[in-house]
Amino acid sequence: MPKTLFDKVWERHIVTSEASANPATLYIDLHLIHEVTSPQAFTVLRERGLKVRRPDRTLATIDHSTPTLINEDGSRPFVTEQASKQVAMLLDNTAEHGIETHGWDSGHRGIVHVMGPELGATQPGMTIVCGDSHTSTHGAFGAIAFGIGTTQVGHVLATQCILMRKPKTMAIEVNGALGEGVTAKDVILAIIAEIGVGGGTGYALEYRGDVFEAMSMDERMTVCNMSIEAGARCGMIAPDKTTFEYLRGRKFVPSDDNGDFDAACKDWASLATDAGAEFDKVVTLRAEDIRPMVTYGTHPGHAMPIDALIPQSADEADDKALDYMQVKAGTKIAGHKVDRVFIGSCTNSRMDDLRAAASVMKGRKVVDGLIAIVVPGSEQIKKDAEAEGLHDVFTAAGAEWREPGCSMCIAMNGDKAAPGELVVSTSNRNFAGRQGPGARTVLASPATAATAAVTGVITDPRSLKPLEGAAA
Ligand SMILES: CC(C)[C@H](C(=O)O)[C@@H](O)C(=O)O
Ligand code: SF4
Repeated sequence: MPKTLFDKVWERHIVTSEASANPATLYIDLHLIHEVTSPQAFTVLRERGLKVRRPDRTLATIDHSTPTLINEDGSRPFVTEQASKQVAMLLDNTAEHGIETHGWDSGHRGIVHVMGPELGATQPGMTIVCGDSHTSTHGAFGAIAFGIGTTQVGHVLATQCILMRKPKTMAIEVNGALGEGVTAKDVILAIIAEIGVGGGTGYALEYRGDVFEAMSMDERMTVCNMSIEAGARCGMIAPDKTTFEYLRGRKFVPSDDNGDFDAACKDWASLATDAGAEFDKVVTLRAEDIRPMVTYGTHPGHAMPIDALIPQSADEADDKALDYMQVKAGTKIAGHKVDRVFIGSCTNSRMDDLRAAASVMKGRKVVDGLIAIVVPGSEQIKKDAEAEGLHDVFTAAGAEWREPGCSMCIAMNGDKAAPGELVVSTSNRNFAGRQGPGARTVLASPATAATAAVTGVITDPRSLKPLEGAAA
């Protein structure tokens, strides 16, 4: 019987099958951990006298509470005692249990969902978990990857397994070619606007079609990252040549010298959904219909084309969202004054994203009074971006170039907006207060965010006039 990508990977990991009363026991290939959701899990382990079952399949970093500035004396300005303690605890716990950790001295420290792929720890056909909802990002490689809670983090540390019921499958097909100025972020925002924030609940998504096949790995990660914002715990893309070329030579990937890599690629290629395999649901969008997108409300489903009018509210919750955002139905969001721009997060802090933002900022200036910060996803990205001179483009424009981390995506490290301020942000959640109490978030692509920084208002990136003297 023809099978889907999800089914193939799922079946490879069943330890005990699902029975009516019991979920399946699933083996986990990779457990990523960070400082926010692991301390309690380690405490429980300690209390029960348990060991980490597979330290070699566990990989840690520090990202959420880490400052993005460094003091002159080299110390880190933690926002609170608690933030600094959380980080210290992660480092202590992983040292005690022999877990590879990308801390301050690692050239790979960064947002957990940036670090895993970068090291090649994320591979096709794997099951990957992390105490973090955006673990869906790793599905871009053809892995079943999903977020778990702190209690489950403890279970996986102790057993390397998880109890789970099999979700249904949903294909999201986007065929055709994207228009000029339309990016991966716009595609995923358009999908969420279409199916809604609950549209994927109970499903594993598979993104299929011309548009995803043409995307780079950075772009595919942007798409899969936001699967959770449509309610799906995981979203996947079939591994192909683009995936294999990205992985070749990375630290955890089978060696290219002895035939192991080619053998792995052969196996990975076999994971793609078979012709004729059936999904429980199929959603189709046309690439030509997708325009640069922005959010206007307080969840990612409140998204619309940047040149459209804010839709009428469907219910009281929508009314509240528009009130919070200080916008009106039937009016344009384009033209609203912007106070801050945040370019970063596990959605959009990779090289493709930084290049897109830099190409807008190059030769232009961030408008007076607007604060723009650019936060690379990892130390490696910071290094690569600096080697390309992107940091010079940002700083010459008047934007701040920071140390890697989650930063203003969640404002846990103190990077935040003031009450009432409007932030155009490349992150994935525009919940009320997410970027600081009272702060208003508009989600957008790196190109749209950078355009807001240089124009001072929400602006369609396609409308930016070429610089004088620049080649057409
Ligand atoms: C802190 C963490 C548990 C949380 C998540 O699960 O996603 C965070 O990363 C977020 O983006 O809201
Ligand atoms: S960058 Fe944002 S979304 Fe991603 S893990 Fe950090 S806080 Fe969560």
